[in-house]
Amino acid sequence: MFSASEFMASPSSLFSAYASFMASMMLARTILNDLIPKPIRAYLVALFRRLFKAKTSQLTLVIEEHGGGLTKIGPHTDRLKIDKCPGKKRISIRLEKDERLTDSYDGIELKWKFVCVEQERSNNRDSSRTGSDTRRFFELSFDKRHKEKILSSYVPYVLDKAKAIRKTDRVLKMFTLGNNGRGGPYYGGSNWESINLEHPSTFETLAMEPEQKEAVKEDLVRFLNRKEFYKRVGRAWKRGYLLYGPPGTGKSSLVAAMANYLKFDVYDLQLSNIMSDSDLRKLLLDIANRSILVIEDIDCSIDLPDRLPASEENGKNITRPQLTLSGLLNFIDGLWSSCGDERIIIFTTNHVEKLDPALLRPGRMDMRIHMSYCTFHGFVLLASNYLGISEANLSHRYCHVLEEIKVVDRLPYIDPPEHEGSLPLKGRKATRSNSYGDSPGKSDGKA
Ligand SMILES: Nc1ncnc2c1ncn2[C@@H]1O[C@H](COP(=O)(O)OP(=O)(O)OP(=O)(O)O)[C@@H](O)[C@H]1O
Repeated sequence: MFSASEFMASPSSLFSAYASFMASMMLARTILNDLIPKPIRAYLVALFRRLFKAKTSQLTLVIEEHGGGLTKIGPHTDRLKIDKCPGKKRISIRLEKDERLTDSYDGIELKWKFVCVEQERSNNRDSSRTGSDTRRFFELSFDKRHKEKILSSYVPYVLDKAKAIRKTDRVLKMFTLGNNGRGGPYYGGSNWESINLEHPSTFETLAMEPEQKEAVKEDLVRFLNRKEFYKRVGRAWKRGYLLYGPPGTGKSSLVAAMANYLKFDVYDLQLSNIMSDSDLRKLLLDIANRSILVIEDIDCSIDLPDRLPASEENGKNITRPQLTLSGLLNFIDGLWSSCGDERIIIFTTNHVEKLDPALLRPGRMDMRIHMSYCTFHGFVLLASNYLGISEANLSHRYCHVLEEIKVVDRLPYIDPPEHEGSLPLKGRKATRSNSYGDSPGKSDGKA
């Protein structure tokens, strides 16, 4: 018979057994790592996991993260991430890594988990970019029995909600041509540069006839809601506006108000910097959907056909490509106009009479908006915005002034001395220019 002490190994023999076991494991691991390529190893690991995973009644959806904040915070959520990007109106609240949240939809319990996984960056084209990327996604788990309902109604509901949040949080951008086009001619390539568009103009602050304002807003909303209509009638989903009127009457302010109203980015294009139709095409193809393209002072840049005359080079008469009116029109309503959706094109001009009739043809400019000098309604709104005077008060205190305004088309330059800031009377620029040429007495203000 063996005694118990014979079975009891000494600590030194236990330690040497452990050391040799670890050494052989490490050797085996090194051999495996050397012999089996990484993708096959990953596949084998995934296969083992799948084989030995406990059968579950839960289904898990993986939803990639594309921004958007939380609309709900569950009672069991312990850690939340809060940040506020510059320019954004609200703070955004997000789940922290591996945090969970429970939601309920029509009596179905849904569990959300926010997962962050470090992934090795594999960029064959740019070997200098090594390191790792973090993949962020949500896992949504629920009972498999409710798969149809969750996929057909809960998920679309959540995605719509996320879209709406992104829309309200969106910081608008204003794009202009980069160095290539700024301060000099633009020679190909696309280099739109953007800055945050923080223009405060809105339809509420804009002095315009109320009916005119409503008509523009309604037109914009109708345009946005008519995707199917445009498709049905075979037209590109775009709309053209022509804003015309004297300088300083609010054309740019209206563009900003439209952008703020629709939450569309603005692309500001100076045609005088574009040298050829093909350059224009490249730039316009690079414009995102749901955006406003503004071509300001179109009357100044519309002498298009002879922009760049034929030139002599090495004794040969070379005709260079040009920016032509027909090229421009082609982008407005020709074949190229169909590249992109939900686009708004706005031309502004101080001299509508100088524009080529081809540009004004019905269908090209869907709506023409005349921005003219201040009317009674405009004045009331500006007085209220700038001076905080209500309409009732205004009528009472400035009755006599309003009487004059009702009948005077152009106003002289007025600066209210006792109030902070100046009151931007429409037509100020125009009347100011009178002081350079015409004498005030000669101003064409008429009763
Ligand atoms: N209708 C208006 N409502 C509110 N503010 C206005 C209006 N018109 C002019 N302003 C004020 O006057 C300033 C000049 O207006 P804006 O630049 O929009 O005019 P514009 O018609 O685009 O001028 P230009 O033709 O010279 O480009 C703006 O800062 C704005 O505050």
